[in-house]
Amino acid sequence: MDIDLLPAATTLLLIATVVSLASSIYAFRQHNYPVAIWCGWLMLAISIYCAGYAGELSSTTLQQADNWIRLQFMGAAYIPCFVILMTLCYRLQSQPPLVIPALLLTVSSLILVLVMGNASHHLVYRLESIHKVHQLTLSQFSIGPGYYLHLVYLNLSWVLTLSLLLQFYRTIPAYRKPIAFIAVGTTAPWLGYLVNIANYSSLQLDFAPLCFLITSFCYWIGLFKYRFANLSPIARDHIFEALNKPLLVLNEQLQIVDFNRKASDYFGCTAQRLLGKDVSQLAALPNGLHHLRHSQNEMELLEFTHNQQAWELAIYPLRQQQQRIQGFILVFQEVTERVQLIETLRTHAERDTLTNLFNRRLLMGRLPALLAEASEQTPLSLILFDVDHFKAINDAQGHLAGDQALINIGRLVQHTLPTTALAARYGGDEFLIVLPRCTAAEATQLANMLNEQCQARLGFSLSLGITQSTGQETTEQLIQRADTALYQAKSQGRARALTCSQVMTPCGAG
Ligand SMILES: Nc1nc2c(ncn2[C@@H]2O[C@H](COP(=O)(O)OP(=O)(O)OP(=O)(O)O)[C@@H](O)[C@H]2O)c(=O)[nH]1
Repeated sequence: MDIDLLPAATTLLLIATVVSLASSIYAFRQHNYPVAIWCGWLMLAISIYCAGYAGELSSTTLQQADNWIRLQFMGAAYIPCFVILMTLCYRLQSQPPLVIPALLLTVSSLILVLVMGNASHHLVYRLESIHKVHQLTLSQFSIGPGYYLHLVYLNLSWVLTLSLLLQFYRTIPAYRKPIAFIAVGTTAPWLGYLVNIANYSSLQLDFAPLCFLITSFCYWIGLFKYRFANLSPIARDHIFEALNKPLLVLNEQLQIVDFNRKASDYFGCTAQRLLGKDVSQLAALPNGLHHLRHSQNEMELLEFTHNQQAWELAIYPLRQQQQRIQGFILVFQEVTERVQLIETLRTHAERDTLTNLFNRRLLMGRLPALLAEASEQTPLSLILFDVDHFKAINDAQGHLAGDQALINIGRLVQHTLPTTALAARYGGDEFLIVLPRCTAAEATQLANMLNEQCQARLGFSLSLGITQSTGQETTEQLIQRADTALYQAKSQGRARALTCSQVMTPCGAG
């Protein structure tokens, strides 16, 4: 009994054609996902191949069958090329170097050219006859070197694709499920092809086109359902735009190749003006950006001011797989508040809040280093002074008036002393002044001037103890000497400056 298999076979092949075509359109629509482009072309090639085979099975003449075979090759010639490119792109997570698609597309196009001119040279196949089996038209042909070239290319592409997938499968466990689907999708038509060449099918049907149904399904799951790679470019685009900081992407020549909305706001430029522009020609950037080209650092931070705001620029070099730098990402962050906060904290840590002179901790921290530089040739002197009868000011005029008196002393000290002097509130109504490159005699002059100004302007006197470093003593010993001189100045009736050498008790004892 002759069973009519034609409707079933053509229906299945047309389903495979439509499914592949739909998958191709779907893939092309995911154009921001590099793999999807190659997947789209592959599905289109499969769709053409399936349509061609459906046509061949329903042909009625030798010429018709030949035409449909040529259509099949229009798809089949490119299937190996697109399979490799899709897998490579999936493996690299970016487009492969241009030379690879160029080479593969050349081989595929060569096969297609051979097929198109086959009628004259028969280098690919020679169609001998057609015969009907269960109403299906099956072609009898002998094959030539062009056909073998296509077979070798096809088999090599499958081997290469599977080895790439296997390597990927081993290295990134998270990708295992999608890779398994892609591997099954790639192997299915190959198995169909093996069935053909082993002649297992009594029907002599080519099962490969039908197996492409499985391929479409598996690729769709592997590439799109798991969303391992196609979601991340979309997410990255969103983050890029949603980032509340200006961001630039530069190529190796430091030209702007991409930027977000915040960046065009920052530079006050339209997209046309920013794209392709050399970043070193832009204002509102820190100096020295042209050095980037030679930068090997992982990440660099630069601080600068723009429009009276403090900015921090983070520069990230872009490398593909640990190779040489191919570009940079520049992320700008406005840090005015942070800089002001740090400034405030530094002031609080270093300054006395009442007088705005340095505090004791700061001066005691700096003194050892200054002392280490002191010698007979580069003298260093110290003035330790105390307000006379300060308690009386507090008691008579109140604590606030006492505070104001301390503030006024602070101002007077700042105006009277040279800029090289370091003045600190030592505690209560006591002040310490360090005078680098200053002898005890010069310090005494300054101390007397300070005392006179204080009496004249503020209406109270000071007692001051002065000492000069020998370059041998410790900080504590030096302060102790100044304190002894101050104590003596108090004892001798206040309102005076005494140097260590003028006091009765030996000063060096401390
Ligand atoms: N208003 C005010 N008073 C302070 C401050 N710190 C310390 N004092 C007061 O300063 C006074 C220091 O007094 P003393 O140094 O003991 O004595 P004096 O009255 O200055 O007398 P002599 O130093 O002996 O001349 C104390 O009454 C403290 O309470 C401050 O920050 N503000």
